[in-house]
Amino acid sequence: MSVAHPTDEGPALTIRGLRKTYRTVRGRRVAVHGLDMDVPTGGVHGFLGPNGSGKTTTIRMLLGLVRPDAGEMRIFGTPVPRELPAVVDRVGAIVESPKFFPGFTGRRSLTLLAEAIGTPTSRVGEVLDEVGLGGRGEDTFRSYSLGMKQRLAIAATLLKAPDLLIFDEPTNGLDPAGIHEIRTTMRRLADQGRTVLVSSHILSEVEQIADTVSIIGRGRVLAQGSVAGLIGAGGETVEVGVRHPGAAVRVLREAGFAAEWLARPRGQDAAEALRQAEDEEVAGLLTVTGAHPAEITRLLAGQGLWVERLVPSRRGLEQIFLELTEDDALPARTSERAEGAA
Ligand SMILES: Nc1ncnc2c1ncn2[C@@H]1O[C@H](COP(=O)(O)OP(=O)(O)OP(=O)(O)O)[C@@H](O)[C@H]1O
Repeated sequence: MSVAHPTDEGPALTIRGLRKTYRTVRGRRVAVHGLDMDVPTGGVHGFLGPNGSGKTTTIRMLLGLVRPDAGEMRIFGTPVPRELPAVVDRVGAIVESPKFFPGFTGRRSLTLLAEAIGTPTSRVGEVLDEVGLGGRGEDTFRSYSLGMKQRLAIAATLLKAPDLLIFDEPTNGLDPAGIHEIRTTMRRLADQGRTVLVSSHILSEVEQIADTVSIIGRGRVLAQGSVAGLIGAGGETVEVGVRHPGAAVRVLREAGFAAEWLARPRGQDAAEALRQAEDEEVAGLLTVTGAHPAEITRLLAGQGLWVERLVPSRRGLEQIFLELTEDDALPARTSERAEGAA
């Protein structure tokens, strides 16, 4: 069983000014464009960005598989790739689909691997248990579901008892059950004291298990911080159904809240519609930002305006991500544009 490391040893990962330009037949393509990133020790850190935003290139540079053009990277304070051998045993990574012999059992595959890397084979049973494959170790790899195959790959990375796990899009190609298995496994590994860095373009997936995230676009970090902090920053939005939308909007705005009437008559100016609707009784739907549902009910009821419907809706990571990466719909072209702007 791997030992949980204390969380007071500084960040697991620091990256400063990281750059990588690929040369292609069509010219130069900036993949990573002066990236700064910090990953705290302990917990799950989501590394999020649209396809082509530079996540895989960054991970490959961290692991010494691609040479950066410029920048500094440290894993647990050790500069990499220069001193990667000093820290490599503390890092486990999956950057491609797992490859095992189809006819070998999970246990046999891991035993061979443990012997090859000089790890006691007694670890094999432990790591199978850690990824929830304890009962399936004697089954062949070919009989595993995709989620189980991916969990066996995670088990392989755990043989060295690493403190930092790096997974590049680990749920790609999995069905909802497989995604759930990997998510649960990653959360459990982090709860045992490890740091898990997981890249993804599926926000809802990461939002549920990540403690902190870095959102990247065009090879740069656009937002970074705790999931709760990023989501909370926009304020809560509440949908409110009322009979007098004009009067309700006025009351809420006078109390200092951002209130909008969603369903005004087509083609009508917003202010004009509200003026007309002030005394009218029509069913209306408002969105109100920054007010607690109880406060909205109290304010409106105080003016004789009865709330018929009240639905709090959270601004999720997906919304934040879309707002931040709106310009990244065409990754290749934006990368080239980013280079031109450099
Ligand atoms: N070996 C390569 N040669 C040329 N260009 C590359 C190479 N690898 C990546 N790129 C380009 O660099 C940019 C960043 O790619 P990268 O794979 O790092 O992004 P990503 O965020 O991991 O995307 P995805 O989610 O699609 O894997 C893209 O424009 C991509 O086409």
